Amino acid sequence: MLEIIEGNRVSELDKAFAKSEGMSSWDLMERAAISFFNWFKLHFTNFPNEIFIFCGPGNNGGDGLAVARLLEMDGFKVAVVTFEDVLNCSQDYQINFTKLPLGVKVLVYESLEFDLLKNCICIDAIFGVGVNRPLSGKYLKTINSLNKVNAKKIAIDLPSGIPADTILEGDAFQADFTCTFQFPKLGLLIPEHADFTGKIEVLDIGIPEPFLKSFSQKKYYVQKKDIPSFHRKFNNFSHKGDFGRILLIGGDQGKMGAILLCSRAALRTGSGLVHVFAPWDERLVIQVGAPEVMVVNDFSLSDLGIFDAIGIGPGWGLEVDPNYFEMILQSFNSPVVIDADGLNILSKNPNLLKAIPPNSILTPHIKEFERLAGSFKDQIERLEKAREFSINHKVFLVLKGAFTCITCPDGSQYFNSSGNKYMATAGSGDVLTGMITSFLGQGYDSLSAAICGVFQHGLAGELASVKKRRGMVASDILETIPQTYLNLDIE
Ligand SMILES: NC(=O)C1=CN([C@@H]2O[C@H](COP(=O)(O)OP(=O)(O)OC[C@H]3O[C@@H](n4cnc5c(N)ncnc54)[C@H](OP(=O)(O)O)[C@@H]3O)[C@@H](O)[C@H]2O)[C@@H](O)CC1
Ligand SMILES: Nc1ncnc2c1ncn2[C@@H]1O[C@H](COP(=O)(O)OP(=O)(O)O)[C@@H](O)[C@H]1O
Ligand SMILES: [K+]
Repeated sequence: MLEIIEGNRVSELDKAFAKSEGMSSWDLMERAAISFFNWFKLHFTNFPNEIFIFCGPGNNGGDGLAVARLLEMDGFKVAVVTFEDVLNCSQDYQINFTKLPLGVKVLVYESLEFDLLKNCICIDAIFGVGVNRPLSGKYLKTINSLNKVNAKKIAIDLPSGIPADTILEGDAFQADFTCTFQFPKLGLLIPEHADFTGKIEVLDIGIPEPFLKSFSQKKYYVQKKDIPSFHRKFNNFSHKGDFGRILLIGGDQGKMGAILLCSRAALRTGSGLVHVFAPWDERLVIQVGAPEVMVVNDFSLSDLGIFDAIGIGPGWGLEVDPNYFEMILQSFNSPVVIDADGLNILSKNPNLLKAIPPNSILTPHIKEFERLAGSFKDQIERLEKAREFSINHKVFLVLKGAFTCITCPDGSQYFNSSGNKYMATAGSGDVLTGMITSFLGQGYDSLSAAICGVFQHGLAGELASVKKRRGMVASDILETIPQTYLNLDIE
């Protein structure tokens, strides 16, 4: 799994890695440039118009110059735009400047006519992780003009201006793609920067995972290739008991859809037996909508032990007696999943937090998390609060949204890479609750259940939205869960 390392440690990491491999910092920059070049060729083969590369004074600009050389030598039409006298630039910038082929046009920012950029490609290599203050002067002016131009825009490592680990002040480059080296910088994963990053591509430059571990900040980026290792294997003799018996608690008059979606998602995720405890008068909604589900009229708290996992909250309403909720939590000795109204009841009755079984999974979206833990000025502060919350209450927190963040009781954080905007649709969170509860019931530990649930939920959303886009609804997501097993090659 990829480590996410703080921006201000990247140059330390680069130096240590280059030294361990007996290579120079220029060699590493060349690797970065080659990985970008390969990505570019794949996406823009035979691009006929000019490619403008904007090169700042540091190593991000050095990357830009190396990319200019590689592209020109491959037959692309390339111009670089510079901002500083070469002698004021980083050492590797200077080396790459001397290596520029004659065919690369060198322009100075002052003399550039932005009209020329129309229908071209603009590559932003002005600043990367080294940006240390808001953009101003010539840089701000250039970026403001670039943001208005009708061209394809690609940022190298980070859109210039976006800080690696904090929130943007002022303006930044608005990219269609950001090609980031080795691991995504935290600044690429936060909602405040959504208008700048475009599609994020993580380009491998060959720093091995064990090496990155020595710089670990216990923040990770979960990708498709990581998922199979979190899955349990079942054998040919497995029976429905092995796939787990789960109980889902929720639903209320007018909100039965939430618990129905949740239970259907659990079945599609593979649960052997799904029981729903919902208002008895409303049972037909479940029995017609999901004939595989058993609706429970009542249960004795002492019998909860027959269930492998419990999910609580979708559509539950706020009228539930908090003491009853507390008794459920106290009577179950394994982790539970708490979502939606379950979380809202916790927010109103914080004394219940101590009754939650350790390693339970809470799945708030941003608003629900604010109700639980207070309001925050930005996502960086929210992520820090999530860490404190998980550590203090010994729970896993799934903070939902783009790049959903799973925070663990040991303070580590896992950022999810799957999913898309079309998943912002009613009931999508209920589907996730059903999936995570199902995995817990199938015998997964809490981290594996959360990671597999969140990733496959996002993947199901991606697959289902191919033909539906904005028309995708939560039922489409859950009906696509089985395809995620095929896509990931999991039996
Ligand atoms: N493993 C990897 O990740 C690899 C990383 N590599 C690449 O190196 C990049 C990092 O390079 P970097 O450290 O030289 O920093 P970079 O972003 O070029 O900026 C520093 C310069 O900008 C200046 N400056 C800053 N803010 C400013 C402002 N607002 N306005 C004006 N000036 C400002 C600052 O000057 P100063 O603060 O001294 O005035 C300094 O001159 C990284 O993102 C990646 O692209 C690859 O080559 C190899 C593998
Ligand atoms: N832009 C997005 N990118 C990726 N995933 C998203 C995006 N918007 C929403 N989602 C996912 O969709 C789900 C929405 O859950 P939630 O807000 O609880 O919806 P609801 O309450 O309608 O069920 C979450 O899992 C969230 O991560
Ligand atoms: K950049």
